[in-house]
Order: sequence, then C-alpha cells, then structure tokens
Amino acid sequence: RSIPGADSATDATKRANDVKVLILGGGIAGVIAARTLHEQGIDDFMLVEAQDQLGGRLKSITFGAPGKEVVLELGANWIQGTQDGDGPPNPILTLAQKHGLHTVYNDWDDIKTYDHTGAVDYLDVFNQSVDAYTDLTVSAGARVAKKLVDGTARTGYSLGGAKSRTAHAAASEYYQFDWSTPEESSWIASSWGNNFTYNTFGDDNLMSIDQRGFKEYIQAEADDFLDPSQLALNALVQNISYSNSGVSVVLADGETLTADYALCTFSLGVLQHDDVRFVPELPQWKEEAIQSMTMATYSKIFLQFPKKFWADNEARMALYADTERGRYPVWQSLDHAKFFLGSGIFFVTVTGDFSQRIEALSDTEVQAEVMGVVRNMFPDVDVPEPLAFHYNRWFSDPLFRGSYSNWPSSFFSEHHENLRATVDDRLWFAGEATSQKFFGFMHGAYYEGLEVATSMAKCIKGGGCVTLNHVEDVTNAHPYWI
Ligand SMILES: Cc1cc2nc3c(=O)[nH]c(=O)nc-3n(C[C@H](O)[C@H](O)[C@H](O)COP(=O)(O)OP(=O)(O)OC[C@H]3O[C@@H](n4cnc5c(N)ncnc54)[C@H](O)[C@@H]3O)c2cc1C
Repeated sequence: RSIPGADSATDATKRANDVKVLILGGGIAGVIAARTLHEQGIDDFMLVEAQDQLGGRLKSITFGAPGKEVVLELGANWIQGTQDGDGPPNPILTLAQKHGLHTVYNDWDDIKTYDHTGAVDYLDVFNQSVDAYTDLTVSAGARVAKKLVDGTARTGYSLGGAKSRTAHAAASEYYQFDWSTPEESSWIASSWGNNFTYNTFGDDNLMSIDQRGFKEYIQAEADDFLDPSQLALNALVQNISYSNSGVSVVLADGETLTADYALCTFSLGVLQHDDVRFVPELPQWKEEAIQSMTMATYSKIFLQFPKKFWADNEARMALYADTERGRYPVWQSLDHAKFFLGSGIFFVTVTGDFSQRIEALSDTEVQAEVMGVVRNMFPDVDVPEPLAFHYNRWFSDPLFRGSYSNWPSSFFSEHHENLRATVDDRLWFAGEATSQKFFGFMHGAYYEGLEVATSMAKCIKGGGCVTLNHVEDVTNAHPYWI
C-alpha cells in the first residue's frame, strides 16, 4: 500500500522543486517529522524516499508455497515495551492501536533448548544467563553513578563472573544479549538502551502478524495528513549540497530539488558507506561521529515445511547451542495458534558478523547449512526439504547498510551529540541512531522525528534558530600521560 496518486521522481509535473524543507527518507523518523511540521502549520515540505512506498525498515514480504502464503516481517516486528499501567505508552503502540494493527504477545521466556545432539534441557544454564544479564545492567548503572569509565559488555560480563565457557552457556548468553555482540557493545549504553525502553514502557513485547504488513501503521498515519504532492517516491538521493543559505539535492534521475532546510533521516549505515555524497564534505566532527557509532546487522531466515514436525505445543521459542557461538541460535515457530497455525513456518535469527557472512553466501548454501542445524535439532525426525526459504540482505542494501545502530564502548555522549547536530544551520539529522535513550528501536526513530522537526519548526517560524549544537573536538577522559 502506498499513498494513492503519489508522485514518482520521473513525473515532476505536479510537485514543486523548491520548498521550505526537504525531508530525506520516508521511514518512521521521516514520516513523523513530516507530521510534526504539518501540525506546526508548515506544509511547504517534500518527503523524498527511494523506495516505492513509505516505511523504511518496516518491510514485509509474502512468503510461502502457493496456497500457503503468509505476510511476514523482514525488518522490525515487535513493539518492545508497550505500557506499564498508567505509565506512558510506547508511541508505536499508540499508532498500532489507532490503525487497528493485528498484534499478539510474544513470550520470549517460553523456550525449549537444543544442541547438536537434539533436544537437551539446559534451562538451568539459561536461567543463570538471565541473572547474569540483570547483573550486567545493574553494574553498568553503578558505574554511571560513580562516573567510572565505560568498557565493553564483555568486560562487564567477565568482571561479574559470567564467563560463558560452554556451548550451552554461550548460546544462553547470546539469547539475552546478542542483538549486537558483547565485544562490540558499550557496557553502559547497552544497559541504558535496554533499561530506558523496558523501564519506561514495561516488559511486554507485541509482535505484529498483521497481513497488511507492520508498515501499515506508518503508511496509514501518513495518509491522514500527507498530500500526494508532498511526496516523492522512487526518488533516490545521490548528492546533498548545503550551505548556510540553503540546500540542494540531486536525484539519480538528474532532477534537482532545492529547499531552505533539509532533514536527513538516512540510516547510520547509509551515512557510513558514502552512498550519498555531501557537498562540501561533512565537517570532521560530524564524520568522526558517523564513523564511531556502529551499525549492527540482524537477519531472520524463514523456512516453510509441508507440515509442522516439531512438537512444541507449549514452547514457541527454541535455542540451539552450536559448537560455534552465534551459528543459527535463536528459533521461533510461527506454526502456532497465536501466530499462523498450519503454516509450517519456523524461522531462525542470526546477527553481527554471522549475518554479514551469510549475506555473502548464496541462498542455496545458507539453506544447506540451516537444514544441517534443523536435522541436528531433530535427530529422530526425517526432516523434509523446505517448501520455501528466504532471508533479507540488510547489510548489502545501499538504502540501509545494516539493521540498527549500536553504541560501541569507545563512543562518547559528545560523539552522539555530534551525530545529531545541525550542520551550517540548514542540514539537520534524525533517525533511530540519533536517539540517545532509544537508539536501535522504532520508538527511537519516532521520538527523533518528533523532536528534531519541532526544533526545525521553531527555527523556521522565526522563534530564533536554536540549532542542535556540536562539540568541535571530542577529547579523552584524561590527557594521555605519554
Ligand atoms: C531486521 C530488523 C529488525 C528490527 N526489529 C525491530 C523490532 O522488533 N522493534 C523495534 O523497535 N525496532 C526494530 N528494528 C529497528 C527499526 O526498524 C528502526 O529503528 C526504525 O525502523 C528506523 O527508522 P528510521 O526512520 O530511523 O530509518 P529508516 O527506516 O532506515 O528510514 C530511512 C529511509 O531512507 C530511505 N533512503 C535511504 N537512502 C536513501 C537515498 N539515497 N535516497 C532516498 N531515500 C533513501 C530508506 O529507503 C528508508 O525508507 C529492526 C530493524 C531491522 C532491520
């Protein structure tokens, strides 16, 4: 679904090429920024998106053999943290409810454990990893209170005595932590990333199984305020020229759009890979911030079998401990009364370097590896070949270059301010990565679209331009002693 009658870059007859604000990127941050400008009485903007529809990393596919198709999510799938009593609701929950999205509770503690010999109960080890993760976040909080330096989450685990030396322990730790790896993540920021979300909105996770696709909530929201003439779809941005008097953007088809201001909501990965050229080059402080945060990759691999052969009436999640950490570890059955009963769909999640590794392999090679694991998990079953198989290559995609941002241990709050800061008063930035509290999550993208567009609107309406400030040099905690 996309806005009926929305313009494409090749048909510029109806749309203005010179506007007050260009919003670059039509994901959650871009759409919410556009809504915010509209609510502030600024309608002279254009939302520019390379894909043929809005949603960005909300991306669905129709998956399955003929007659057994189901719409599944390749990207974001869960509203993480919903609402705790009378506390603030997650704004994504509010939008999902407003637009009637079909969501169901997903209990990630409802789990069955496996290793290369088949089903093996190591829930005791699993429960220890739950405690170790809690200890990790508590110890991170204690460091903040004492203003102690950051380290990697691996350092935090090790100092807390959680060494995860066996395959069972490593897989259990992975299940708690590895939406990015402990070695590559800040001990402190990974803890606050998790705490801000779940302490603000509660512990529940709602999974979208809406057959219009999860992106429906953001597309329907856009339908409520966006005029087709304010939207350019299929419009791939190649160059962004900026100065303190305005911005000009060149699209892949050669068309030029100009504006007084631009808001760039492209992913951190896109900015890191130079897929878009800035003229002049971004200042050193901005470039350092962009290259210092990292982009994690997370991939779901879907399999559909003729029928369900896994007997997990009660458990929906499965954990597989391979001798190699991170090798096809986290499984979820969708053939369940709560999800898609009778669908025969089972999917596995991989992350980090392993995701990048499988992006470089062919589908056939990955399918063979995955099937090897399924047969390890179910040694007593004559497992048939799948009817359908699919995974998305997020890291290789020049519109995303990964799945979500991650805060590494050498990344400072000043770097983050610089990632978010305005350049030359005219070029603004927003997206999940610019959210200090909620980086990585949909609600991070939502709040950044809202807050940055609110600051822009103040500036445009002449209330004085309080642009988002930067720090010229990010210095060390102490000067070096050498
Ligand atoms: C596999 C996966 C699973 C995830 N799971 C969850 C989850 O369960 N819960 C959760 O809260 N979050 C999850 N996330 C994160 C969530 O999807 C993101 O935080 C959020 O969607 C980011 O929105 P955004 O607007 O910041 O960026 P984007 O969605 O990336 O929007 C940027 C837009 O810019 C466009 N663009 C890029 N380059 C160009 C160009 N050159 N020209 C024109 N347009 C361009 C892109 O097409 C895109 O539409 C997941 C992400 C992935 C990939």
